[in-house]
Amino acid sequence: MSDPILQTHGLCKEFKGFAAVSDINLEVARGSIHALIGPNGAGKTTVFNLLTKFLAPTSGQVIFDGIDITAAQPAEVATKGLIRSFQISAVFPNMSALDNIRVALLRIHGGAHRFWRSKQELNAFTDTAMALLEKVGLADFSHVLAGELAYGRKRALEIATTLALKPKLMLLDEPTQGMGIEDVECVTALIRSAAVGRTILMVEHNLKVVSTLADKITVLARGQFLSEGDYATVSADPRVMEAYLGIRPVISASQQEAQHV
Ligand SMILES: Nc1ncnc2c1ncn2[C@@H]1O[C@H](COP(=O)(O)OP(=O)(O)OP(=O)(O)O)[C@@H](O)[C@H]1O
Repeated sequence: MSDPILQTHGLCKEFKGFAAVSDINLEVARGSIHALIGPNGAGKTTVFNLLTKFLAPTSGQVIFDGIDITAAQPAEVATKGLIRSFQISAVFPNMSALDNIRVALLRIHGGAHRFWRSKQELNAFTDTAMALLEKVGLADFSHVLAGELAYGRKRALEIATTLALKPKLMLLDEPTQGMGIEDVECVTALIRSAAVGRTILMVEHNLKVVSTLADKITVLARGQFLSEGDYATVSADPRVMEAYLGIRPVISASQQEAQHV
């Protein structure tokens, strides 16, 4: 029996009458890695913004962990465990990798407003922070300023900072964007290890990463649901090919006959 951690029912978002997202019924199984893909302008970012409450839906419902969060505030949603990975810019560049994590830990313990006051308060989180850095392969970089880390390592730090917030459902927004092959492989492995004991919903353009990681893929196009299933299923779906390539796949005469039966 499926155990969804996240469901959307008829989710719609209009901008001045333009439907960026229409009637999206998403179901993310607890403990899975679920990918949201689609060509540019498909509505993926809008869906993420609706889930994290940065946008209010025009209509529809969002249920997280059995609770209707449609009208919740962004901070409330994060407290419940639905957390979007920080954008690169949100990692404090002038703080060390270790301090970035310690500040994130302080934040979930309610001390964010006074982190500049007491080094002692931060020191209480050193062991946990080091364990998180270890988990993402950054133990040797703990004292390097975040701004000086190579791009792939910054993304790893971003994931560690998100893990510090103890997400039940972690939203990853194009985690391998702009990376070379080596970094892509590292971050793919990192996402797999971060997924142990939690659920991940990711928007990702790199289909190799999607095929490697995702248990289930939802394909959007022009703001609408297009296809869903595992990678083999969606990659064989002619509607997906058409949406990505802009061409109708050539189908055999026997398939054409079957379609007209
Ligand atoms: N604030 C906004 N005002 C008006 N239109 C918007 C707004 N945000 C998004 N859109 C439109 O909604 C549609 C979906 O955009 P969205 O950014 O969600 O797509 P996407 O799948 O994330 O695209 P990409 O892969 O290029 O990031 C696009 O046509 C976009 O121009």
